Amino acid sequence: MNAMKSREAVPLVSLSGAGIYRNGRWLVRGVDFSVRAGEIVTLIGPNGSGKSTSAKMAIGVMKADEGRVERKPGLRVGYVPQRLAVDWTMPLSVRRLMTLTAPLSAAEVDAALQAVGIAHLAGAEVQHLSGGEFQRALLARAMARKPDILVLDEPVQGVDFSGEIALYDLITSIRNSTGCGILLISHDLHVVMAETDTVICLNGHVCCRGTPAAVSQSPEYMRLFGAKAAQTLAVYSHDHDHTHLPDGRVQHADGSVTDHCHPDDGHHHDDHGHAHHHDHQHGQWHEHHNHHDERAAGSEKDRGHGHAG
Ligand SMILES: Nc1ncnc2c1ncn2[C@@H]1O[C@H](COP(=O)(O)OP(=O)(O)OP(=O)(O)O)[C@@H](O)[C@H]1O
Repeated sequence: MNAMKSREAVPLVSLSGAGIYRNGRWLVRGVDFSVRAGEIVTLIGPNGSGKSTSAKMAIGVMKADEGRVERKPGLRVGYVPQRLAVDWTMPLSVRRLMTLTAPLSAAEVDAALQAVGIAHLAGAEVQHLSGGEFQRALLARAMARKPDILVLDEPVQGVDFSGEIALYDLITSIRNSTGCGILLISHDLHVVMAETDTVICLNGHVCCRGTPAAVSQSPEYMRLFGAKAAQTLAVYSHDHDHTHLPDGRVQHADGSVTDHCHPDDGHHHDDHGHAHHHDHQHGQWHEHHNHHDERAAGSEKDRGHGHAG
């Protein structure tokens, strides 16, 4: 638990017994969780288990049909949806993307892009960005609102493994530097950021919750995903002696730049006791569950084309 969290007793958002009923069925029910300043809460669960729906309830994009959802008065929300309602056939620069929904000065745009490491791409076409660069642009857009809470719906979609590491590092440093609360939706059942304070495992209701280590050991988690999954829930954590650049390349301590990490680079993955070594150099150490594109029902506000998903 970090110091910020214990100081901040009042949650930024708090759901109790919250549920959403649509088209004759409950999409989620009995959802309880809260997010405090400086806290990272990660929602995991199978496709269609209600992760996005629960996050949207938390920030008021979808209104709960039962239960209570409370938000700190004046709460500022930065939201990166799973998909954007943008016409990708039209040319759109990164700078323009930043100001589509909020008026920002040129200086604010530059500062936000700088903060996520893509200042050099301000004039670039959004369609030409890599998956990682696009996610950074969306993060910059959300951060420019100076939110109390940042809600990130699958922030590593379309991003390769080293880009994923770099993005998790960036999310952690945003939390550390701003003290905002973070509600993260993970597309991957088996990997959560080690910095996550609380994992909420959903399956139409809250199936189990706790620290990443506790959830991986819980009978409910094992029942939902199988004992094998419990063995592979890797808590992503690493200290490293090199930097993952926004373009996915790796800068080493001696200043040299390579396309990938070296096998002996200083990553230390902690998967709390299940001692398997991940060959992340080839991106094979966990499966990705990244099939979100063809669902019949999407959100009420963020329908649109995915980007490079
Ligand atoms: N506005 C809506 N109206 C009706 N049904 C909806 C609506 N939004 C979502 N659903 C349905 O609610 C269920 C939960 O969807 P949700 O997007 O919250 O799941 P998820 O856990 O985020 O899934 P995924 O991992 O596939 O993104 C799904 O069956 C979905 O089809």
